[in-house]
Amino acid sequence: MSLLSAHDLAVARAGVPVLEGVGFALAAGRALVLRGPNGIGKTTLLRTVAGLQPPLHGRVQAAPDAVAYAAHADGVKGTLSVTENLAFWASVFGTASVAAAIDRMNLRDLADRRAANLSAGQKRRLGLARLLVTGRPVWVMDEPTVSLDTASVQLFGDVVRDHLAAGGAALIATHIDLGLDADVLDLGRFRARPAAAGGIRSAFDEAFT
Ligand SMILES: Nc1ncnc2c1ncn2[C@@H]1O[C@H](COP(=O)(O)OP(=O)(O)OP(=O)(O)O)[C@@H](O)[C@H]1O
Repeated sequence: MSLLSAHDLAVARAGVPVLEGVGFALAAGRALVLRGPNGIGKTTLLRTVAGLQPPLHGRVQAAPDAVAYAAHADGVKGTLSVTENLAFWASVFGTASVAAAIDRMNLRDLADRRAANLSAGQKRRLGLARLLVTGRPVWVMDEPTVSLDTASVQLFGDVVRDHLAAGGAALIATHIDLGLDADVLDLGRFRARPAAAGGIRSAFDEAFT
């Protein structure tokens, strides 16, 4: 049984259709990598899957509260320490795995540092540690390795691999090889036809894009 699936999905950015007819099913233990050139619609698809914007057409299926989304932005609060940031997210998600997440993402030496004073790569590690504290099975990630050095990419690949081994799943837009045994979805096949472009901006799009 799949943890996440998309059926005949069409998505738009700022009212303009970018992808249509997208379908996939992601089973427990599996990773799916989204591929395609800049601007094809990877972020738009991930935002739709994460519930941040409605599809133009089709549907996304996942259990309630199954999906954790790691966007381009790290989603960290600069005035809070590393530990406080994760404690905040743990309280939001009703989990208590902050210390484990700090250890796993190699943040122990930085635990008391204000997030504003982290380097870009350290901030990214903190942003990704948030996935661990969500306790959610489906990780949806948009270019998660941006700013990470080679060792951190490897570390994060290991974290995702462990997540999959524990029965989780991952949907990842990435140009980097994380060393996972992943399926690949080439979004070039789903480019919206020009005739469908220039669509009407929905009220939701007006408000949230
Ligand atoms: N806020 C916005 N307003 C209008 N158009 C946008 C906006 N954000 C993105 N777009 C357009 O929507 C299309 C899809 O963008 P999206 O960010 O989903 O692509 P992507 O595949 O994730 O790109 P990249 O690999 O560069 O991150 C692009 O043509 C882009 O120019």
